[in-house]
This record gives sequence, structure tokens and C-alpha cells, in this order.
Amino acid sequence: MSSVKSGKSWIRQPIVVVLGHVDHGKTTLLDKIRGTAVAKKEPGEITQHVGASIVPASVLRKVAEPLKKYFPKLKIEIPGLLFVDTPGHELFSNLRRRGGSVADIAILVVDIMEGFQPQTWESIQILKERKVPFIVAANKIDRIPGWKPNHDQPFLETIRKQDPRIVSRLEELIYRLISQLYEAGFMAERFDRVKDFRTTVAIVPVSAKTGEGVPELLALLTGLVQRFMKKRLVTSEEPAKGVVLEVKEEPGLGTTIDVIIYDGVIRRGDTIVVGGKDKPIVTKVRALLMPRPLQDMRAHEGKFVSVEQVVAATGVKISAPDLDNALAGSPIFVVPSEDKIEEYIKIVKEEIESVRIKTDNIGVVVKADTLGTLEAVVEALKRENIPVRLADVGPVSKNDVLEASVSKNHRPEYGVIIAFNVKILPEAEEYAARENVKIFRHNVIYKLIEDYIGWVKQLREQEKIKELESLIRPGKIRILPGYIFRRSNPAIVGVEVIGGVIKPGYPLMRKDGMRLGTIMQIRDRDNVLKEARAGQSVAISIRGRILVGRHVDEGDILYTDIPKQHVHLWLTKYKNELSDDEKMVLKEIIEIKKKQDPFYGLVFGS
Ligand SMILES: Nc1nc2c(ncn2[C@@H]2O[C@H](COP(=O)(O)OP(=O)(O)OP(=O)(O)O)[C@@H](O)[C@H]2O)c(=O)[nH]1
Repeated sequence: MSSVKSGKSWIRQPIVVVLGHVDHGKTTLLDKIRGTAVAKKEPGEITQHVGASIVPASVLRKVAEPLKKYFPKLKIEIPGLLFVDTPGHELFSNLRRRGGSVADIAILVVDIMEGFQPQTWESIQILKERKVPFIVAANKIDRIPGWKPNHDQPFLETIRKQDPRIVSRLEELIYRLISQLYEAGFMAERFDRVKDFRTTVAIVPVSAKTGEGVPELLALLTGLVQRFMKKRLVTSEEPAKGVVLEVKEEPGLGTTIDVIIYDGVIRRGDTIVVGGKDKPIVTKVRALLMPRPLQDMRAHEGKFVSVEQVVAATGVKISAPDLDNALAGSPIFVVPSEDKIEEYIKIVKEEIESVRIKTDNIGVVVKADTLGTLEAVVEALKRENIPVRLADVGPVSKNDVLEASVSKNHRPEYGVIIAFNVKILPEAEEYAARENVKIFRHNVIYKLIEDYIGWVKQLREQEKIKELESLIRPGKIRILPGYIFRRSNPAIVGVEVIGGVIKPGYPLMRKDGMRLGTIMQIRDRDNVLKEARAGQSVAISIRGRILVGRHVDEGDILYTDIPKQHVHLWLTKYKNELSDDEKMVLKEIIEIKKKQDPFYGLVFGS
């Protein structure tokens, strides 16, 4: 391979990932970079890996050449850059490494015309959590109205050829990114104005379409890793460490794993340990496969060539027996000697157990297709303070529904299954329908979480409405003189609502706090009403202990008799749900009730 070796240790290619919102240009940018690598490589240099592409040092040198006058000190010391090919969060998730990522540095692509979008914020969050440094590619500068494209030129060249009006528009757009990054907790600046790259995120204006700015993007990545990450990039002829990016069926090969090796060497015949669905898999490398160079492609030869060994950093396909249950996102280790197998099984097991969750807590059930996405979904849920009862890789099973229904009995909002990119087994679907357990599914993490949170909000809103409905509201009425229709059992009188509201079922009390019975019905002539509000005159029937003429009389004022717990809720959780006149009536009610119970209407801490 093309790694630079000095004795038994060398500096490997940094592993670069591209993240960003959908349609902001990740794929186009990667294609551009790949195209540059292919066009400018030296004969015989391999740029295509499995799941990754290399931009070799020779290409970096050529690309950086026109930048010499701006950055005279830039010297290429790394053997190249390894770009993980498939952009997007889901694959990035599989680059997981305990407490961090296998990715050394990231490019966050933002469409400069659109600025930050939901997945941009999410990408930053993930990069922060995984402690991956990043630079921002402010993409699609060619779409600024009036932009004159200068294909593949450095940004610092093309900007000099633009109209001043366009330059100031670009500055405005960059400023918007700077403020959005500030909101996300980062200082940022256009790359050529950054004084300290350790504290400031560099923004490189680029066009993935015209290639403008791409030279600086590559030069900056190179410069940054050389300056700040050299130690991390030192590797040696030790047994390899890597991570499983994808598990794939290949015709004629069976199940294979696409792996990013970030440290050491792996050889054909090596014993490897890799995470499996039930337990770690121990197997022997049958073949190490690299993509066959395009010019050698012949129909009968297949897409891959077999190699004896590969060294970090590389993307390689491993063919080996027993990989059917391998887990994407799991670590992979070459075992140095047979007597160390148990030790490595333990390491892999522990790492996988650190992502899986199995508790008796009340919380949601999470199922995902890979260990990496499982971890990402669980982390996204944690950010939203949503507890997790169970998290595992694999399809949604009947047992998952059972676990969710346990949560549901305690907290309905947690009695759900959050499924990322997995199947739901038929019996699970049936059982979920029967148990009324909701299953959320999506193949974009933030959408999945958003759907769930939206549903919880709705549920809480419904619960709130239900609770509010059950509370007795403040109401004040006056018995109208001349409107006593019946004195008792039930008493029927005409009343005027002076303040607040009355409803059937509300208990009433006198001005001195004596309970009088409960409103049975409210009528306005022949109409039965659900409620009567301030200003309305209605007839009400009152059931219970009341004898008009003895307990109350014409012209008397009555209040709704609000239980103590209800008053507490009106004064705390629902204090914004009362109208002004209801609030005034509530005050009067509290004055009355306080005489019997000094704690009535008292809110501690207020
Ligand atoms: N004008 C212009 N168009 C661009 C540029 N980069 C990308 N595009 C266009 O923007 C659209 C989306 O680009 P993609 O590269 O597919 O975006 P993506 O971020 O990879 O999208 P997903 O893979 O769907 O997440 C395509 O139509 C591209 O041609 C650019 O620099 N300038």
C-alpha cells in the first residue's frame, strides 16, 4: 500500500468523513475530491479502497502547488487522506470507537445559500459528542447570483475575480454561518482569517460543482492534521485494529465485512475477533479484498482483487467464515497469538455491552440495524432526556413489544418502540396492535426522534386537556330574586354568573364556606347547557344538602367549592389557564376557604 514507512512505524493517512444536511452537496463534494485524486495521481497509485478513497500525497502536492504563494510553509508529510466514501450520519455512526470515533477529522458541508438546517445541527452535535474536529465547507458558492465560475481554482484566486457586490454578498453569507456556529458553541472564521485553529473552526467557501475552493479544503485538512494530530496518526506493524463499516453479502463470497483499519497490519490467515449479534465471532481471514482498478475490470474477474496484507489506514473487504451475524459498528481486532483470543473476546464483548441496554427501568425500547446507529439513536434520546429500557440490534420482536407494554402501564409516553432501519416481525406487529404499543420507524435518526417527540407532545397535550377538564374552575353566582322554582331535592333556582364559570358536577358553597350540594343541570329555557360563563343568567338544579329559604335565599352569592388539590394546580401548573375574572374569583374563594384551612391555596416556595 501507499503508506509511508519508516522502520516499523509510520504516519498513516488521516480518516476523513463528510457530514451535513441532505442535499447540501456531500456526495458531489466527495465525487469532486475522488475525481481530483483519480485525475492527478501518479501511475500505479491506488486511490480506490473498499468504502473509502485515498487522496495520495502526490495529489495533495499538486493541488497545493497554486497555494504556495498564500501558504509558503505548507509541506505534505502525510501519505495522503483517506475519505470514507459514503456520506451521511448513518455510516458515520458505524465509525464508532469507544468514547470517540475512528474518524480523525470531518468536513461539515453546509449549503451557503441555505445556512444551517436540522441535520447540520445534528451533525455538529454528533461531532461534539464523538470529539471529532471539523472544518466547514461552505458549499455552492457558484450559486450566489452573479458568481463567475473559475473551475478548480483556489478560492483565494477566484474571489479576486468576482465583482465587489458578489464578494460582499459572500461575506454576508459567511457571517450567517459564523453566527450559526457560534450558536452551536463554536468560534468560527473564514479559513484565511483564522488566527488559532485550535480555538476557531475554519470555514472554506467551496463549490463542489466547479471545484473552486477544493484546493484549500484539502490543504487545510492536511495542514491541520499535520499540526495537531500527528501523534494520533502514528501506527506500526502491530496486529490491526479496525471497525466494521458494513456487513455485506457478496456473490460467490457469502457474508463479508467492509472494515476501516485505523491501526496496524492485517494479513491473510490472521485470526480476528469481531462483534456478533449473540456473541463475539472468532474466525480466520480467508481473503483481503480491494477494489479492482477500473482499467483491469474484466467480466469474469469480479470487482475485487485479493491481497496478502493491508496496513493502516485503509478500507478493505474481509472474507472469512462465520461472518453472518457480524455487527456493523463493532470493533475488529487481529489477535496477536492464539493464547490471547479470550482476552480479545472479552474486549469486544465489553464494548458491545456498553452500547446495548437491558434494564428494568421505565423507558422506551430501541431497535436499530447496527451497533453504530443503535448508539447514535440512544445518544439522541439521552439528549432529549428520554429514558431507555432496552436497546439492541435486530428486528422488532414480540419480546420488545412486551417490554414496551411494561413501560406503557407506568408511563404511556414511554411505552413505545423506536425502530431504526429494522424489520418488524409479523408476530410483533400483531402483538403491538393488540397491546396498543406504538412503533416509530424511520431511516433518518433526527426524523425518528422528531416523530416520537411530536407524538409525546400531543399525548401530553391530550393529558393536560383531560386533567384541566377534571379540575373545578372558579365560579361565582348570585341567586336571582323571584326565580326560586323549587326549594329542594333538587333545588331549582335562577342565577346570574357574576364571575368565572359553572358546570354540571361542580360543588357549590356559601360565602361563609358552607358546602351546599352539587350542580346537576344548567338550563337556558329549554336548552341544557354544558357551562355558563360570567354575564349569563341561567336556571340550575342543585342536588344535595340545600333547602332554599333555610340555607340560602334570593340574592345570595354562591361560589364553586374548589378542592385543595385543584387550587394548588390552578396556582402552579395551570396558572396561565385561568382568565382574569376567574383569577379574581379564585382569590375570593381562597379567602373564604383559608378560614377553615390555613394551608388552603398556599404554595410553598412562592
Ligand atoms: N450549483 C451547485 N450545485 C451543487 C453543488 N454541490 C451540490 N450541488 C447540487 O446539489 C444537489 C444535492 O447534492 P448532493 O451531493 O446529492 O447532496 P448530498 O448532501 O450528498 O445529498 P444526500 O446524499 O441526499 O444527503 C445536487 O443536485 C447537486 O448537483 C455546488 O457546489 N453547486
